[in-house]
Amino acid sequence: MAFEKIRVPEHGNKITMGADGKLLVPDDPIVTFIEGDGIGPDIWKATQAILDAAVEKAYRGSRKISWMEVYAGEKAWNLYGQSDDAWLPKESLDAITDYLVGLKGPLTTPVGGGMGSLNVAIRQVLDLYVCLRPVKHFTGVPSPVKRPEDVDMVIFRENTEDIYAGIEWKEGSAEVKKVIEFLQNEMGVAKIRFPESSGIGVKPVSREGTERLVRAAIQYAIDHDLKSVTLVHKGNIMKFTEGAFRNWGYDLAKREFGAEEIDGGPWCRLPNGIVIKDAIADIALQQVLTRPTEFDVIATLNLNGDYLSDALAAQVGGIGIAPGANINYSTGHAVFEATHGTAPKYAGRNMVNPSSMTLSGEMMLRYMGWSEAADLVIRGINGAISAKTVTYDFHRLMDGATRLSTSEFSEAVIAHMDHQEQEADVLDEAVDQYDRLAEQFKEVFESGAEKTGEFASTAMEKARQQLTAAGAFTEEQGKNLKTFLERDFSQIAQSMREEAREKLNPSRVGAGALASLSTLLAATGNVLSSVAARTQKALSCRSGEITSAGTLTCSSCGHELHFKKTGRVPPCPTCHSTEFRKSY
Ligand SMILES: NC(=O)C1=CN([C@@H]2O[C@H](COP(=O)(O)OP(=O)(O)OC[C@H]3O[C@@H](n4cnc5c(N)ncnc54)[C@H](OP(=O)(O)O)[C@@H]3O)[C@@H](O)[C@H]2O)C=CC1
Ligand SMILES: O=C(O)CCC(=O)C(=O)O
Ligand SMILES: [Mg+2]
Repeated sequence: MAFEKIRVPEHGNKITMGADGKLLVPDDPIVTFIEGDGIGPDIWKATQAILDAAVEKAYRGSRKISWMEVYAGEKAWNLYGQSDDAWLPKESLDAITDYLVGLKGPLTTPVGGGMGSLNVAIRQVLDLYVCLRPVKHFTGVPSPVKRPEDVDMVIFRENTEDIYAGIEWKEGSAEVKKVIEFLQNEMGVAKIRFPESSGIGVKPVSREGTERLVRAAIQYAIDHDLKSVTLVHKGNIMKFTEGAFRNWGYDLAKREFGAEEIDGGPWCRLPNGIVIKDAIADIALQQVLTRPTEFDVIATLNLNGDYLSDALAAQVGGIGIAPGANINYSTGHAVFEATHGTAPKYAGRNMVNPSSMTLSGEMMLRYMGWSEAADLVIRGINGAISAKTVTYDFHRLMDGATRLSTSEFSEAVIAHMDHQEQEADVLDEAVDQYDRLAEQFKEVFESGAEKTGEFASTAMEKARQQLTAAGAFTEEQGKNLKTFLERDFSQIAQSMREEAREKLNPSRVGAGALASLSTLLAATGNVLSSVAARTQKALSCRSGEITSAGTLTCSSCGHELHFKKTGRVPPCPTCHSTEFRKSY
C-alpha cells in the first residue's frame, strides 16, 4: 500500500490474523503509533524508550518493533493541508487497518461544538467494539482510599454505540426542528419540555453490539478464572437501551455459556461457578468504591464505561497510570491508548506521568504474545514507584518521594528493569542455599534411625545449624530458608496424601529440592504428616519467597507460574498480586 505522508519502515513485517483467529506476530512487527496532541509527544517519547528497552532486554535483538508513525489530530492537520479532512486522514485509517496493531496518544476534542471526537471515530471506523480498561493498584502508589489493593477490576466498555456515538443535532438547526417535528407529530412524543430550544441526541444500543461485548467479558472472566461479571446499566430509566443491554447480557450468558438462574434470577451462574449479575449505574459507582472486592469484570455501555473507568482510576492513583485498549477480537484490530486526555496545560513541559500510555503499551506487548517484555515493563514501573522516584502527580501525594520529569521517569523505569536483573543474580544464591538445605535435611533425616514427624523437625533444624556453622548462610538467612523449606515440605506431605502421589513420584521429579523432599516422603509414607499439620498456616507462597519446583496459581487472577526448579516467587506478571497457591 502506497502512502502520501506515512513512511513505512525499511525493515519489518506486518502483523496478520491467522485463519484460526490467532494473531501472527513476526519477530520484527511494524506497529503503528499516533503521537497525540497536548502531552502526547511527551508521553510517547517516554513510552517508546521504555517499550524498546524492554523488548531489547527480553529478547537480546532477536525481536524488535519497527514503529510506523501515523498522523491524526493537530500534527495531521498541519501536515495534510489544514482542511477538515486533515484531522484524521484516510491514509491514517488505512494504515491502522492494514497493520492491525497500534498505540495512540490522546487527541483533542472541542467541547460544545466543532468536530466530533477523533478518538471515537478511530474506534468506530475500525469497529473496535471492546474498550478494555483494567484497574489495578501498584504497591506504593498513593491513593485516596484505605485499601487500594482491593481494587482489581477489568472494565469491558462497549465502544461503538450509545449516546457516545455522536448522533445529535444542534439546538435551532433545521435538522433538529425536523427531528422534533417527527417525534411530536409521528411518534406522539409529548415529553420534550422546551422544543424550541432543545438539542437532540440519539442513543442506539443494539442486541449485536451488546452480545459481542458481553461475550468478550464473560470469556475474559473464564480465561482468567475470575468470580463474577457485573452488567452495569441504567435500565430502570432507559428501558429499551440500557435495560435491553442487561436483558440481552443475561440471555447471552444462558444461551452461549450455559448460565442458570440463581434463586429465580435475574442473577445467574455459569457451570464453572462464575456469577453473572447486574447493578444499576448510580449504585454501582458507589459500590465499586465501598465494596470493590465484589467486582471482577464489569461489562457496561459506552458512556457508563467512560465515567466508571476514570472514577475507578482515581482509587489506584489516577488517570496518569490507567491503561486501556480498543479491540475487535474477530478481526484482531487493536489500538492501545492512554485513558486520559491531552492535559493541555502540561503540554511540552516534560512533567506528566507517562505510565498510562506505557501500560497501554504493556497490554499491547501481551496482546502480541511478548509477555517477557511486558513483564519487564511491569518490573520497571514497580521498581521506580517502590524507589519513590515518581512524576509530579504521585509526588504531591507521597511522603519522601523524589520528583522526576517524564523523561527521567522513563529512565528510572528502564534502570529498574536492570536493577532487578542484578538482584536476580543475588537471589540465585539464595535459591542455591535453599537447595543445599533441602539436600542436607534429606541426608540428616536418612542417617537417623527414627522416621517420625518429630525427627523430621529435628533433622531440619540440625541441617540448618550445620550449614550455618559451615558458613553456607547467615543465621537469619538460615531461619528464613528453613521456614520456606518447612512450608514446601508440608505442602508436599499434603499432596502425597491427596491426588498428587503420581506426579510427585521421585522417579519423575528430576533433581533439586523437590526430588529430595519427595524421595523422603515416598520412603516414609505418611508418618511425616505431623510436620504438615504444624505448618498448615503457611500454605500459600508470597512474592519474594523461595520455593521448590511446582505450579503457583495467583490467588487474585488465577495466572499460573510453572517452576521447573527451585526459584524466587515473583509478583504475578498479569495482575501484580503477591500471593499464590502452590500445587504440584
Ligand atoms: N482518548 C483520548 O484521546 C481522550 C481525549 N480527551 C480529550 O483531552 C482533552 C482534555 O481533556 P480533560 O478533560 O482536560 O482531561 P485530561 O485527561 O486531559 O486531563 C485532566 C487532568 O488529569 C490529570 N492528568 C491527565 N493526564 C495525566 C498524566 N499523564 N499524568 C498525570 N496527570 C494527568 C491532570 O490532573 P491535574 O491537573 O490534577 O494534575 C489533568 O489536568 C479534551 O479535548 C478531551 O476531549 C479526554 C479523554 C480521553
Ligand atoms: O474522545 C474524547 O475526546 C474523549 C474520550 C474519552 O474520554 C474516553 O474515551 O475515555
Ligand atoms: Mg474518558
